[in-house]
Amino acid sequence: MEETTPAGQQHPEFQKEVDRLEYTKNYMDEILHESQAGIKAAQEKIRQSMANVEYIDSSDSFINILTNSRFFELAQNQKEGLEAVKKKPYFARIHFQRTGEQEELLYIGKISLFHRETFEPIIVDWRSPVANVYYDGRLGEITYDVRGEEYSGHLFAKRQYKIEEGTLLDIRDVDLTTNDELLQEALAGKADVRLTEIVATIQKEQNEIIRAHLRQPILVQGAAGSGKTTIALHRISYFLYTMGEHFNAEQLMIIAPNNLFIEYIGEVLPELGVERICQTTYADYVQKATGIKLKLQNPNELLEQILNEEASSNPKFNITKIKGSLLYKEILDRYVKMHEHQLAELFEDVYIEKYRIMLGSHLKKLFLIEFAYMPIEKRLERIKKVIQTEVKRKSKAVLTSLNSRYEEYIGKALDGIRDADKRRETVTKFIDERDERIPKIKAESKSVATTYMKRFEKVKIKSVYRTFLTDRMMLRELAPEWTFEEQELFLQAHSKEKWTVEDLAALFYLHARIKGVADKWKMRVVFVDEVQDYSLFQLVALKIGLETDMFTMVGDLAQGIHSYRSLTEWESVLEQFPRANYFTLQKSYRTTIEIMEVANKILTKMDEQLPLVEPVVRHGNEPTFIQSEEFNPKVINDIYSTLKAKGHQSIALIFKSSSEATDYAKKLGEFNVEVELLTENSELAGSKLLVVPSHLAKGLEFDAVIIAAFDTPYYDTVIDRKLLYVALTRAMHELYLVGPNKSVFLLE
Ligand SMILES: Nc1ncnc2c1ncn2[C@@H]1O[C@H](COP(=O)(O)OP(=O)(O)OP(=O)(O)O)[C@@H](O)[C@H]1O
Repeated sequence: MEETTPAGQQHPEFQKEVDRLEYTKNYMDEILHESQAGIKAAQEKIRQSMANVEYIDSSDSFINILTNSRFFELAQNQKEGLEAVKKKPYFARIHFQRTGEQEELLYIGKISLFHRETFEPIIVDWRSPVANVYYDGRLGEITYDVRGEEYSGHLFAKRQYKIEEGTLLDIRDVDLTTNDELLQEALAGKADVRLTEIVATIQKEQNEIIRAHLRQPILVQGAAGSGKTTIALHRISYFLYTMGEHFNAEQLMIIAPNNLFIEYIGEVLPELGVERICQTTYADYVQKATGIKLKLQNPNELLEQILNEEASSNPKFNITKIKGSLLYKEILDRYVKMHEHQLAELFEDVYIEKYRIMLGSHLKKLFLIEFAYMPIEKRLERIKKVIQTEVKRKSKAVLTSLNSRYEEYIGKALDGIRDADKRRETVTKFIDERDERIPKIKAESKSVATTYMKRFEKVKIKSVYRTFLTDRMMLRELAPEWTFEEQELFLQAHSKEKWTVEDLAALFYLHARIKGVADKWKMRVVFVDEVQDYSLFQLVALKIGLETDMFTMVGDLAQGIHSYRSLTEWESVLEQFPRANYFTLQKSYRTTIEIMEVANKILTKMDEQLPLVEPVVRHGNEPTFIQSEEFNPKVINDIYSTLKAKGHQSIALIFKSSSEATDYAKKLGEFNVEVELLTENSELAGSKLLVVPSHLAKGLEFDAVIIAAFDTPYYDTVIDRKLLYVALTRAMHELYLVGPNKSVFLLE
């Protein structure tokens, strides 16, 4: 239900809202002109009086970090950011009455701002608890949660604003945010190659995911274009807002499939007030955290290799797949245990001179049992400390007893030996002996722990793993599940030193179990996008190494183009993250109904039997098929020109394989079409025709997409269906298919 203002007629409260906007902007200016000290004092004053408005937002960070501090921070440091806020201070308002309180009009924006004298909330942050009412609640009686405590109230109205460049253009009163005009406009108007923030139009089911239990893992199966990436980014922002007290941004990590993708999402985070979070790929993270440098085989090469082979010709003993399995982890566990037991045999009694300070068996027990929860080398460090402490304690006793023993000897000699020469000689001998032994013992007690620990040499994880990959005898013992032939295949595959992404989980896992992850890399919260492209072991290795299960994982099995080595179902992930909440998102916000219909046809061909994607009601042109026997740059250029003439800005030409993309990008260039071939290290800028291999298109979106297939048609195989589906679902508004016939797109 939506109350729109009839064309040409102004909303009755339009002027009032214009005044309100002026008031807000003026107040912002006023604050900006205040001195630094004034700002600090105002901030403090507001902080102290937060009790008055606690029910609006009492999250820790809200009080301590965001009591205007974001605004002040902007005021002090980022003129540009502040200008952006001033241009659009808020996007919605709720007319709300908390039970037992006065009615209030709360304006919702991207930051919070309170009046420093009256404490009136001028703008309420979209992440605050009360703002949840805007996203979640219909009009009427509602409840909301502040730090586990439930508040109830009445929501009288929701109003949305269209503000551009600081000027109010339109007002709308709405009931549901679904299908509202603002959303339609947001979806229709976007013409950038990058992701944007969507705080004004977050939908109820998306809001639930953004705000789902922050201390628990979540897993989202979401259709292409359902907002998974966007939601993950907003959840990060919400997380830091709500939990900023307990977590630093540096301890949060978002894992993306490649650098292109990181660039793609890169600008949204600052817009959402998120800075300094670690944005990385799995490969980069593992290499940094372990300090191991690897020359990795490009995973896409392997994908292309597989594409060129018949998919069914995959050997039964698929090493790629095995390396991502939990069995592989188990085999590595045995290997670590073997290493651990070899070390344990080295524990002997600790001596200073001839005094036994500690029993080897005791140290062994510490190593194998008491400290078993720690990584091996950390245990050894602890044991060294234990020895040092014990030596300190015992060496004192040793020295005291030795001293008194010599005193006694000397005393006895003095008293008991009659012959003066002999007496002198004996006493001198004792004194010399004592003066020699005592400093020696002192010196030894200082170095004994270090000397003792030298037997435990520090290992290099890369070589430890390499040994595992190549040692025949050891493999026989460690992997009894594999047949003799399989073991041989495994060894053969590793005869040459070659590293692939599949080895990353193992390296990280061994590093975590043997050395432990250094604090700097010990991320406490992890966000994984395109999670279907990871193996179970990759996720579990991270979980164990980081000692946290606070993972937000979003993905889509229908887009699992790396399924030859990664996840093909979610059950196993949920088993490994038993505390996880599972969500699904079925609606696509990206694609028009007409394009989605085509994509859904491919979806139904998949084995996963995923439900059809429901596009948000938004119509566009029917996808156009253009018949062309072979590649003709003119045909492509004509389509490109038509699309440009329609005002589309980001236009992609997608080919199945990299080699096709490379060849035809060159040919288009020769034909004077302004093209850019996207690679992992491309920068997403400019307005050229982007030529994209299908696997790299994943996660990205474009106004219009041309899918062309000549030499490498899409076959009805697991991988091809997924690659085609990915390509189809990249288009926001228009889609062209160019090829000799429709069957190369599996459409006949
Ligand atoms: N509530 C919303 N309001 C406005 N735009 C939205 C909303 N939700 C999603 N979008 C837009 O829909 C598009 C798809 O979002 P996003 O890329 O996050 O989806 P995705 O699920 O990660 O897609 P894929 O799996 O295909 O990569 C983006 O342009 C995003 O801005």
